[in-house]
Amino acid sequence: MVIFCDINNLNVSLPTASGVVQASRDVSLTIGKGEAHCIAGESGCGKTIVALAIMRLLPKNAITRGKIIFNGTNLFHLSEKEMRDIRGNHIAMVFEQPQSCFNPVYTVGDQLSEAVRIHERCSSSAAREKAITLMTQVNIPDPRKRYDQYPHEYSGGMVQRAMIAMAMALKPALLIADEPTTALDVTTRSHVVSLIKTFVAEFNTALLLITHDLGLAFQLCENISIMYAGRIVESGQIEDIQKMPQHPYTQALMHAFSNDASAPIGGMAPELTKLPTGCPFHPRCKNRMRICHEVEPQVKNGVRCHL
Ligand SMILES: Nc1ncnc2c1ncn2[C@@H]1O[C@H](COP(=O)(O)OP(=O)(O)OP(=O)(O)O)[C@@H](O)[C@H]1O
Ligand code: NI
Repeated sequence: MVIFCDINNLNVSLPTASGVVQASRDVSLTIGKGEAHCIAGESGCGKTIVALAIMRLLPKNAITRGKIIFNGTNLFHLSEKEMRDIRGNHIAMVFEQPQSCFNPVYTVGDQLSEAVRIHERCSSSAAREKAITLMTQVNIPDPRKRYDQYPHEYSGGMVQRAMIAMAMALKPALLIADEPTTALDVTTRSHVVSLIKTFVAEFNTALLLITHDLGLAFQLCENISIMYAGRIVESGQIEDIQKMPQHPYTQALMHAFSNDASAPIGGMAPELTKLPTGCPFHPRCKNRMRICHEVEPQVKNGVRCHL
């Protein structure tokens, strides 16, 4: 496997009025060329923060440590101008809050055509047709009419699909998809899933999928990192982890998933400003031992657990 995105001991802290949020703690993961990797975990565990760190779009006051090596370059060392080139040509992101991705003063169609023209030499009318084809591919109804509309005239689900069309126009080496299907109804969801699948296969695009929907992860990814309270607690091939989850948190997630989310994990995830001592999962862990209260476990064979 050729590794081309290597996140190495990423730490992100966000100072807030109620204390420092330790949103990402020693997060390490590698993504190979054309590989699909999922980051999964409950709300607030730090998934989006990792994605924003890769894009260098973290809040201005964020304090980061660690490295993100993309194609041999540490992204943290690039200038803002170089980073814009990365974002325009190499890494595309489908955002959890899609409205922020489009400029409100231009029509969605014009923004898509612009993206097409950055990557292909073509006339504006040819770019328009390509943009309309992309809009059709992502199931935007009446694309010719929608082409001339502004982002605020789109529904949330439609903006989400337009953003996927935008990512497709960029033909990135890495696509980061942060909850790409949450705003979609069931039919559109399965359409978008197969679209992402075809797209990453066609262009050998690597995928970093961020989701709490394990079903989506199973459909799209080969590898997975399970996050809890800012840390990766288990990682490996998705097939292995699905068959035999090792970390009690992964086990609980899998259990909740296989019971159609009707069996939520007991207890609450900790505040990232007030992490418990020892293993951050210990207050919710059925198998906790004395050491779990006291010492934070190291990673052993891909699992961060004392058991
Ligand atoms: N701009 C910010 N300032 C301060 N804290 C923040 C900021 N953005 C996120 N956080 C905090 O960082 C932590 C991680 O947030 P993040 O958005 O990465 O979670 P997530 O795993 O993506 O959750 P979700 O599944 O709900 O999207 C949370 O505790 C969140 O409250
Ligand atoms: Ni998120």
